[in-house]
Order: sequence, then structure tokens, then C-alpha cells
Amino acid sequence: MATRVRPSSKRCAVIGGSGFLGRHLVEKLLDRGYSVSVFDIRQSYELPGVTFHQGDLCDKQALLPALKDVSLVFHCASPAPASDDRGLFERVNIQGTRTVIQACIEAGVQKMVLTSSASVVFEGTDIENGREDLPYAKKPIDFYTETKIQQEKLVLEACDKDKGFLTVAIRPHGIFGPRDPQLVPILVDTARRGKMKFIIGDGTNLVDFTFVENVVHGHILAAERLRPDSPACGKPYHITNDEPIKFWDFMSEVLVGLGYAAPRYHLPYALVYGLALLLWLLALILHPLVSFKPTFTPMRVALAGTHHYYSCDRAKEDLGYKPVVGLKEGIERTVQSYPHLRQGA
Ligand SMILES: NC(=O)c1ccc[n+]([C@@H]2O[C@H](COP(=O)([O-])OP(=O)(O)OC[C@H]3O[C@@H](n4cnc5c(N)ncnc54)[C@H](O)[C@@H]3O)[C@@H](O)[C@H]2O)c1
Ligand SMILES: CC(C)CCC[C@@H](C)[C@H]1CC[C@H]2C3=C(CC[C@]12C)[C@@]1(C)CC[C@H](O)[C@@H](C(=O)O)[C@@H]1CC3
Repeated sequence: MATRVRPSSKRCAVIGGSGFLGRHLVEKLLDRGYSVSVFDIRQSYELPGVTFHQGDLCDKQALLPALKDVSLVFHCASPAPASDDRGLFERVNIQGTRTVIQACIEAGVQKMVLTSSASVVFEGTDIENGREDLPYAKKPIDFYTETKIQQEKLVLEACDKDKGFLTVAIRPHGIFGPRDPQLVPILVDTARRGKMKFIIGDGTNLVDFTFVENVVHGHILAAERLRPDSPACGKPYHITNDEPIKFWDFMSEVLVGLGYAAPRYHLPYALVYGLALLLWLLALILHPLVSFKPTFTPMRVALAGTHHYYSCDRAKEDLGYKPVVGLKEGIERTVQSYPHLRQGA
């Protein structure tokens, strides 16, 4: 009888490895002596020690070669939240994740770490020091969040010690850092269009922003601690900088660091949220005739005007997690990394 070769524990695959978080994760894995397969719908760089497989994660036949001899899979692919395309989110985050799980089991993968999001419990109202036992949002604030909830449930439910397939989910919040295509570029674009003069609400709401290297550290700890006897099996973990900051202080530090003025004038939260909702509805109704994407979506306004910070005590206790880069240093390194987004550049 042919014996199955057990994949080497230092061989892993990163699905979504061409993305912002994915590439930082790949770089750290290489530093730690892993050999890495990247599976992504696009290839955005080349690195020695990395094998690229280009394809859609909804296609099992395309995935299987990337998972050959791999014992550990990180799944950090998702369509960008700004696309707000319900069909795409459902296809990739829900059906695609089912396909990823099936492909992993078929390929003999032993561990899977999902990048989920702390937003799976966020409904647009205050969350202060939220723990992982908060219920999933009953009314998720957008299609992205709705499908991230389904995705997390699928992955955690697939954890099966008897079959030797272990899963865990990492829930980061507000990832920022060099090469981020989202937070800093959108912020600067909004400032350049003269729309970052206003503070939504009283400006005292506390939020987690998490430097990308801390998120990577949380993923690797989870992967390395995931064993049949570990409390991490089938569980979600918040990973943050553990330094909640006022949302508008964070925005101001980044803007000022890049040479733009900090927002100064206050607008009532309910007014801005109502306007954002109206604009979102208008964009939906007019979609077949004209296409426009409002900057201030209900999700962004809710994130800008409420408390949303999370406890990472569970990650500290079960995974030995501790942030490796403080918020101040993270902001400085991020600002330095965007010379092309400076005022006047
Ligand atoms: N950026 C944040 O603030 C944040 C916070 C919490 C959670 N997350 C989660 O982290 C993960 C990574 O996010 P990111 O910010 O690096 O995004 P990103 O857009 O930079 O990376 C996502 C990657 O997924 C790939 N991808 C998308 N659809 C695919 C498909 N059908 N098949 C194969 N590859 C596909 C993209 O090409 C891209 O390279 C996502 O799951 C996201 O939900 C992000
Ligand atoms: C126009 C201004 C009011 C705000 C400009 C900055 C925003 C573009 C970002 C501020 C907080 C960010 C954020 C996300 C996207 C970009 C912001 C809205 C996420 C929604 C991206 C997806 C993640 O899963 C969410 C998470 O749980 O971490 C992010 C939350 C913060």
C-alpha cells in the first residue's frame, strides 16, 4: 500500500499573498525559514523562495497545485470592501472559502489560519473593549461584513481534530502600514479633494488601528500554536495594537505627518450618517443610469463616529500574543513609506 508523504511543517501557502497583508505575511514567513506558495488572482511581486500560482480561489483545480506538500494554509484573500459588490463577495468569501476548505482537506493540509475581521461583530454602534464572545452582527453594516461572518463560521466549523484538519480565525482591526492600498490612500485622496476638514461627532470615539507587522505576528503565532490539544482550535482571536486611540487623532497624525491640515470643524454624527445613507440609496437606485461611489459611505461614517476597540486578552492568554510594534512607531513608519502621497508631491 502506498504511504502518504506527510507535508513538511515548514512548507505553507498564502492565499491572497499578493495583497497588502498577504505580502507582509509572506516576507515574515520567509524570514522564519518557511518555504511559501502564493496563490492569488494576480501576481504583484517576485521574491526568491516564493512560488507563485495565479488563479481564482473559487476554482479547486487551480488551487490544488499550490497546496501540494503544504501543511499550513493562510487564507487572507478577499475582494476589497470598497467594491461593495454583493455578488462578488458572496462568490469569493462564501463559495470560494468552501472551495478552499475542500481543496485543503483533499490536499492533506493540516492547519488553516483565516484572516477574518473584528467587524464581524460591528453593527454601527459603540463597541468598547469587545471580546470574542460578542455575537456576530445581526444586521451587518455592508455586504463585505455580511460575507466575512459567513466565511468565519465556515472555517471555524471545519475544524476537525479526528480528521486532522485544524482551523483558527484571526480578527484584525483597521490594519495600516507600508503598501496599504486602502486606509492612507483613501484618506489622502479625501484630503486632496478638500473633504477632510470635518470631524464627525465630538471626536472622542476610541478605535483600534493595528500595524500590519502585529497582524502578521498574530497569524504566525496562531499557526504555530495550533495543535490538537490547543485551546485555539476552531476559535476566533482579536489581534490589535492594544492601544486604542481617538479615531480623529489617528487621522490627524497621518494627515499632518504627510503635510495636510488636520480636520477641525465638527459635524453632528446623525446628520452625516443620514446623508451617507441617502447617498448610498441614490447610488443604488441610479446605478443602471449613472455610476458614482460616495466617499462617505454609511460604513465609513459609522467607523469614524463610534467607539470600536477590542480586547486581545484571549490572544495574549492562548497564543502568547503581544504587539511587536507600538502605535507611535507604526504611524511614523507608515508616514515615511508614502513619499508620493505627501502634500505637494
Ligand atoms: N485591511 C484591513 O484593514 C483589514 C482589516 C481586517 C481584516 N482584513 C482582511 O484581511 C485580508 C487581507 O486584506 P488586505 O487589506 O491585505 O487586502 P488586499 O486587497 O490588499 O489583499 C487581498 C488579496 O486577495 C486577492 N484576491 C481577491 N479575490 C481573489 C480570488 N477570487 N482569488 C484569489 N485571490 C483573490 C487579491 O488579488 C489581493 O491580492 C482580507 O481577508 C480582509 O478581509 C483586512
Ligand atoms: C472618509 C473618512 C471619514 C475616513 C477615511 C479613512 C477610511 C478610508 C478608513 C478609516 C477606518 C478604515 C477601516 C476600513 C476601511 C478603511 C477605513 C474606513 C475597514 C472597513 C476595512 C475592512 C476591515 O475588515 C475593517 C476592520 O474590521 O478592520 C476596516 C475597519 C477600519
